[in-house]
Amino acid sequence: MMSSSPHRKKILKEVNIGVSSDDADVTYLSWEIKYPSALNSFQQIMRQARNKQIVIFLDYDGTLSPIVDDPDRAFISNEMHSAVRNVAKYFPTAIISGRRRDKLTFLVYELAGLTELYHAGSHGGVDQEIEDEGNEDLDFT
Ligand SMILES: O=P(O)(O)OC[C@H]1O[C@H](O[C@H]2O[C@H](CO)[C@@H](O)[C@H](O)[C@H]2O)[C@H](O)[C@@H](O)[C@@H]1O
Repeated sequence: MMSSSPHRKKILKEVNIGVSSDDADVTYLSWEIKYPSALNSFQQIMRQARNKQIVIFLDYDGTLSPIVDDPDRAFISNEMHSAVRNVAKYFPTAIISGRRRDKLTFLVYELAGLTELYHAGSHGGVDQEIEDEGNEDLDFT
């Protein structure tokens, strides 16, 4: 996603090859200004949401699960599981992912048992796992 935050680790790696930590901080701060945290504007969001239906859209990798080496082992922690289940009690909640939908179905529905969530996957373009299934780019469940 274009709005993914610059990873601090990646920035710190760059520091070792000649980019100063000041530059890394500037990069991160610039990103934060462009994509401010919703948590810092919570009251404002609540005011604007009054009398409106709130729907929650969440990313999977790096959001609901940590980034790990093996994509098949990117699991939702118990703590995150409870948090998402709690959110889904109050708001329609969907996971929108770059993964293949069947993999997302397995991780979210079968493994985590979060059957109350909607989920959509765009076939895992990042992994080059796109298969010619004759489907549209985005499937919704
Ligand atoms: O839109 P997302 O739900 O964030 O999915 C984007 C891609 O995520 C997965 O790859 C990323 O996470 C892996 C597991 O932590 C990691 O090994 C990989 O380096 C990351 O790029 C997933 O495998 C892809 O299919 C998704 O497109």
